[in-house]
Amino acid sequence: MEAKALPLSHFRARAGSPLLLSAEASSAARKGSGAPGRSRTSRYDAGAPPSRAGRGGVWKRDDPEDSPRRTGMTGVPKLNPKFSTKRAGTSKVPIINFEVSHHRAVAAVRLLRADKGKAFVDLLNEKANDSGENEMGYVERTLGFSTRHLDDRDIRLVTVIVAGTVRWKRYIDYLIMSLCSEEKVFSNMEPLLLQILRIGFFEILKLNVPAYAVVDENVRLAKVALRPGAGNMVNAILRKLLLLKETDSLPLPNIEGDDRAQARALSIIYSHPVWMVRRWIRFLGKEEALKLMNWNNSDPYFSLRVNTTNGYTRDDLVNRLEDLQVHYEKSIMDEFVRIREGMQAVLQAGLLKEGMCAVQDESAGFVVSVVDPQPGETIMDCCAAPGGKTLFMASRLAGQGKVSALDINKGRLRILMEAAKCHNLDDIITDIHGDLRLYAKESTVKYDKVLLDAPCSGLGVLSKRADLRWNRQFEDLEELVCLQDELLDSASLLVKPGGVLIYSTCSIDHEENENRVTTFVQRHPEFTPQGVHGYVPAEFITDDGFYSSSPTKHSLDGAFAARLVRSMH
Ligand SMILES: C[S@@+](CC[C@H](N)C(=O)[O-])C[C@H]1O[C@@H](n2cnc3c(N)ncnc32)[C@H](O)[C@@H]1O
Repeated sequence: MEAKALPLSHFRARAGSPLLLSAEASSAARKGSGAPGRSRTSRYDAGAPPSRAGRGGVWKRDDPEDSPRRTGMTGVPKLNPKFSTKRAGTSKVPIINFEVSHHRAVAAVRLLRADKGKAFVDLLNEKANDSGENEMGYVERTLGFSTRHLDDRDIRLVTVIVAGTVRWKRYIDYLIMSLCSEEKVFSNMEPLLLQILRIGFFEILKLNVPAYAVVDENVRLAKVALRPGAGNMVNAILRKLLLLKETDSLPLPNIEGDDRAQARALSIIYSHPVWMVRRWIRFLGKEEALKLMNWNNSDPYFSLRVNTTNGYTRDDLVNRLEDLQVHYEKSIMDEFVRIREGMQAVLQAGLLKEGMCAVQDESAGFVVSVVDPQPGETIMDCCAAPGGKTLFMASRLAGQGKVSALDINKGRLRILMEAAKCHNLDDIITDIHGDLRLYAKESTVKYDKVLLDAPCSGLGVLSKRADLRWNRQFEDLEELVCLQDELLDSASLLVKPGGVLIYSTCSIDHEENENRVTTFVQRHPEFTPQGVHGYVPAEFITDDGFYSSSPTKHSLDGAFAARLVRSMH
């Protein structure tokens, strides 16, 4: 099918469009553990009392069980010397607590970090990306003890609990607040205690973990990591929750009142920021907005793209997945397979490190289809890092042509070049570190194709980026739109006469997508939008001829791309 140019009338400014614009229980029931409210011995090492995140580190003995003892916690260097952080003489000795639920302890610390905006909660595997030691060091510094070495199952549970708890944070906090005797008990709650409660709530409400295990383990964690009184509080609140759940009388806000009040209620029930709920109801309609929030709250699929440059085929990848007993679905895109579970196994087996495949959503793959790299072409990838699209574009050049990968972030650019090496594409890709706005002014080189995969709100990828919904403010959109305009203007300087500028985002918001293209062609009449017909399947083409993937319509991440052809003169 031939790509067709769209008339300018397709790009009317939307005046008035206001931007302003099951898991298992981690540990089997401990025999004879007694009522969860009565903790077993609180165990910690006398030399390293547990730190109490958020309590200023005051160690209070407010319970006979507080007396330090060594039972249950040992220095066992041979178990996992990697995590030894306490120095005894010249050798490091780990302070490992065998009593608490390991994955819950790590999850609680990761949630604390996520709350401070310090860590992505969707890190797939701390071991696979070699940051496990750092994380365990952080766990020990925060809790005052280390957990035993986490096995793959533990890591999977950490991932599930952290991602789920972050997603459902607003709903869970609403319930916790409702179950506290007074509002100030909730607002003054120490951060670690709040994370432990959130974990317990998530497990009870969303996972099929036996109730006794949830209560027992979270109470113990609070007692050991904080103090016995904290454990008692966790016990009381979790038991209230269980009772309400059993009697089907969980508190829920009423969806009533004006638009704002209804959006506020929905924002609790679906656990999203109010501004997102309002915006989506306004622009997508209520039904679609609710579907989108359900999608964002579900466990995401991950897609793997086979690296054909290294000589692999999708069948090779499929065979490896079958060996690993990872369930997969073949994707509508030839090079891709989709998996819901088993990413851990894929990472552990080294499929990414050996360059067999890359993690990439098809929605991003279709952006590369819109670029349509042809052997012999020169391509500038303006915001390239960490390089998902760079690599795919380079592989499509079949050894002939060049991709320049520019990014302002040096660290991410380094990751891109490491991946390029691994995929045998480093002789095709050249990295350029810099700010596109400065680089484009200076550069005399022009390219056949220029991809601007712009920094954006990421509103299309909220199911994978569980933390993103809480880190984005409405005001960010306004700033992003200005940046997107500036970057588009700069990218346009790098396009040859007759060449193509491709603008893409992983957002589903028209302000970041259609409206940026509309205003761009008004500022740059030398560019004409060209429909993406023939580049992507018809179901992904909007009435205006843009590429758009929708989580609710296509069960993929949300993404957008437009082709803009530069005139010959
Ligand atoms: C959406 S991400 C790109 C993702 C990438 N295309 C991929 O597929 O993996 C946007 C990138 O833009 C980069 N960026 C932001 N401002 C920039 C600027 N002024 N100049 C160059 N790169 C910039 C960020 O560092 C970030 O890596």
